[in-house]
Amino acid sequence: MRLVVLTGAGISAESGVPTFRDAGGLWEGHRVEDVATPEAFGRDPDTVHRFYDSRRHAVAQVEPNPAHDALARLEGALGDDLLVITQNVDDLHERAGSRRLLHMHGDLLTARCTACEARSPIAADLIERPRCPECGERMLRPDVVWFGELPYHLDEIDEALLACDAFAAIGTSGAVYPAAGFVMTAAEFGARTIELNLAASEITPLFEEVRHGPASLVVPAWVD
Ligand SMILES: CC(C)NC(=O)[C@H](Cc1c[nH]c2ccccc12)NC(=O)[C@H](CCCC/N=C(/NCCC(=O)O)S[C@H]1O[C@H](COP(=O)(O)OP(=O)(O)OC[C@H]2O[C@@H](n3cnc4c(N)ncnc43)[C@H](O)[C@@H]2O)[C@@H](O)[C@H]1O)NC(=O)OCc1ccccc1
Repeated sequence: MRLVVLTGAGISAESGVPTFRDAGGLWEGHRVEDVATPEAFGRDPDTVHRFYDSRRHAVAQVEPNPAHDALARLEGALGDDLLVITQNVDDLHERAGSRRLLHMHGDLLTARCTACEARSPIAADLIERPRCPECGERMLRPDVVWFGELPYHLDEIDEALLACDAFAAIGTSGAVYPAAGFVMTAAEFGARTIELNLAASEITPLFEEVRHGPASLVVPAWVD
């Protein structure tokens, strides 16, 4: 049984990582869209660097929760028949042991050089303008996908959605595209669909089965 699982901020909420909704989408008087866009970075890179530097420090202080652990266990059972696609930029899936994992919106712990495009692990806060280890320029940005930018791995994702027998969404509001549209693609190609979320989301009506509750309870119950 080939299974695709899409995760969002809700799966990391019980680890202590705030969701976009928890913060009401506001961050220090900024709308998330105002700090997570290339335009915002062009206009005021310091504010954008502080936003991601502080989130990186916060993620380093927390641990994966039973929902992350359950998906890592599921990978043990399904192997290559499981693919986890996460919208999250934290590394909690990896720290729980997931390897069949795609970060479609990038990753908080990696920098991308806007001069030579090289990627490198982040060693110092980007607000300090560390040099790119490849070209030496001080032009690093967080390797995350901002609004208006093309998400990563879309070809691999499309292939998996067309071929899967089941599709599950965990802890996502379905507010951001193209991720919010994946359930429709999977269903169109015959996959069974299930939503595991604390409460109803913008895409709940698109799922055949719905289980509402905290991820740390509903995901292990669904997996085991
Ligand atoms: C606001 C929205 C309307 N805008 C978009 O969708 C835009 C524009 C757009 C494109 N197509 C459209 C079609 C229609 C309308 C708009 C668009 N999309 C883009 O710009 C995308 C790029 C978007 C990516 C932006 N970067 C992020 N993140 C990285 C950075 C960062 O993290 O700072 S998005 C970011 O916000 C989203 C937040 O959503 P969730 O993760 O779901 O979190 P949220 O807080 O909203 O909800 C949490 C849920 O969990 C639940 N929950 C809470 N606690 C728990 C709990 N304990 N247990 C279980 N569940 C829980 C809650 O009930 C809730 O339902 C995630 O995707 C997250 O990654 N790029 C693009 O379209 O490029 C061109 C293109 C064209 C063709 C084909 C491809 C591409």
